[in-house]
Amino acid sequence: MVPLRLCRQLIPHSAAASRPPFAPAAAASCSSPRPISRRLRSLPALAMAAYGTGASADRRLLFRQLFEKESSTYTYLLADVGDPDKPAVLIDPVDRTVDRDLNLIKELGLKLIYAMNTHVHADHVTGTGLIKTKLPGTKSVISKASGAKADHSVEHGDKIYFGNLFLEVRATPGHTAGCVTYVTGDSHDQPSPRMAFTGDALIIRACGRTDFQGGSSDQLYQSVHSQIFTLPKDTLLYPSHDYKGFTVTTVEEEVAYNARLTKDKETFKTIMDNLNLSYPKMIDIAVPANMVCGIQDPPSKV
Ligand SMILES: N[C@@H](CCC(=O)N[C@@H](CSS)C(=O)NCC(=O)O)C(=O)O
Repeated sequence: MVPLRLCRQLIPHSAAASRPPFAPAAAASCSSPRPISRRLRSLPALAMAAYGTGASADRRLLFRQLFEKESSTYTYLLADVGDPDKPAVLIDPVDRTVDRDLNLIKELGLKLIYAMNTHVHADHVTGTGLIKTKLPGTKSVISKASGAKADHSVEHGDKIYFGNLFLEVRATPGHTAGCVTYVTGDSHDQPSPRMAFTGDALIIRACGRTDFQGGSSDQLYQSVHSQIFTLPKDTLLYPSHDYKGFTVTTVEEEVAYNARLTKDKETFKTIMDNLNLSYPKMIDIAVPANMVCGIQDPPSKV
């Protein structure tokens, strides 16, 4: 495991000179994002359909939402296509769809640098272990609070750079103790509107269950209200799962219409205590595998 320390930025030899190695005021408090990751060389943008409104930061971002239908899981691909290496990250890949995801990354000429998890999933095995086998050099990322083994253990306030773009880590425990939300940056050179990858903290019009893996409805309510609902109202929210055919929502929509999180805390806790969901079918396989980011034991020699 390669722990990412407070305010440390992993900068390879090619780090651009325009950005200081440490973000201003990054050390000030846990609520300030801390840079943790590498920056790569910049070359002219390639002609590739990117995401956003047309501002230069938006043109840098390539964004794809991918779906795994057995577990109704979304995987998100983000890349800085304004960088010559087109560095990319995958959020919440699933083992069953790793080949699809890696083929897409190859077709688009991206360089996958991080395979990240929002939390230790209970319903499917993460793809990060398989990805590391198939694309050595890709680093796995998960929160330190999850207790899971990964190349990088991130904490609230860390920044994860891919090229000139970055994701900020926000601790959003409650579904599990180690859940985080990854949020695009808020400076002028980052995509607008912001995008938040909420894992299972917030599901469109709902939220993640809180009945195992250190879950707490009290904590989840606090996390969503303090870390997600405080984002700008046009922030696009992308969950880990959808069971109803939705793809994306916004802070404004969820503050108005979320069937659980718009209630007061006590009502919310009562709702969560009465969900009566059956345990995920794969929980006994998925959780132990995901505690090591999906890395399988090497086949035993006969
Ligand atoms: N039936 C599925 C599991 C469905 C489930 O429990 N989903 C979780 C997220 S994955 S642990 C959840 O939090 N759902 C909230 C909700 O309100 O549905 C299976 O067997 O895998």
